[in-house]
Amino acid sequence: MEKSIALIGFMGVGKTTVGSFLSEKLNRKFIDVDKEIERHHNMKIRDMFATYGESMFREEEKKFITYYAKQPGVILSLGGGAFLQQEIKNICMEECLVLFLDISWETWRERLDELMEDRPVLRNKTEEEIKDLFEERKSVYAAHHERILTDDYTEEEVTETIIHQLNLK
Ligand SMILES: Nc1ncnc2c1ncn2[C@@H]1O[C@H](COP(=O)(O)OP(=O)(O)O)[C@@H](O)[C@H]1O
Ligand SMILES: O=C(O)C1=C[C@@H](OP(=O)(O)O)[C@@H](O)[C@H](O)C1
Ligand SMILES: [Mg+2]
Repeated sequence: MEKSIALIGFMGVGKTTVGSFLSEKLNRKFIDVDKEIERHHNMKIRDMFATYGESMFREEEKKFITYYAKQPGVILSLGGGAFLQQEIKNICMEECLVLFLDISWETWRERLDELMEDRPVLRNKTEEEIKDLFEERKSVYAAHHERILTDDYTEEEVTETIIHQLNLK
């Protein structure tokens, strides 16, 4: 069985959407780690952050990813902050094909308002602070096996590009 594919990249770049499309196209199981955590706790991530704090979410994130990264053949969409934890990064780089979905600030900026509601990390930040976070996170995503710049593509086109670039199917 092939290694699992782990999608990484900044919030809102399209990991969840593209992961789901990829799983359909490749007929592979899809796991969105954030959705699994939400289901397990029967709670939205933003409420988890508000009630228990970010560190509780990060622990859960580590537990879930440690388990799923070792499952073969899965399409795994990670949260944008997962690679902040060295342990997660190491496991994924070892066990999975890590695919970095990249985007320019200019393109990403257009999605900001829509993303705010469900992304506690973006809340209560000025645009300048969010831009700083966007820049800081680049070093976090430097660990990857393949990179796709998504700027000029729809979600479907990103999916097709991945299949083509990685010679999947
Ligand atoms: N290539 C794209 N072009 C335009 N919009 C996109 C693209 N990829 C994702 N989106 C939109 O951005 C939003 C966030 O996508 P999502 O898959 O949840 O990202 P992530 O899981 O990386 O946070 C969704 O509304 C999605 O439809
Ligand atoms: O970048 C982050 O720190 C986070 C990204 C989110 O996932 P998406 O990248 O799918 O939005 C989610 O895991 C949580 O809100 C924290
Ligand atoms: Mg997501």
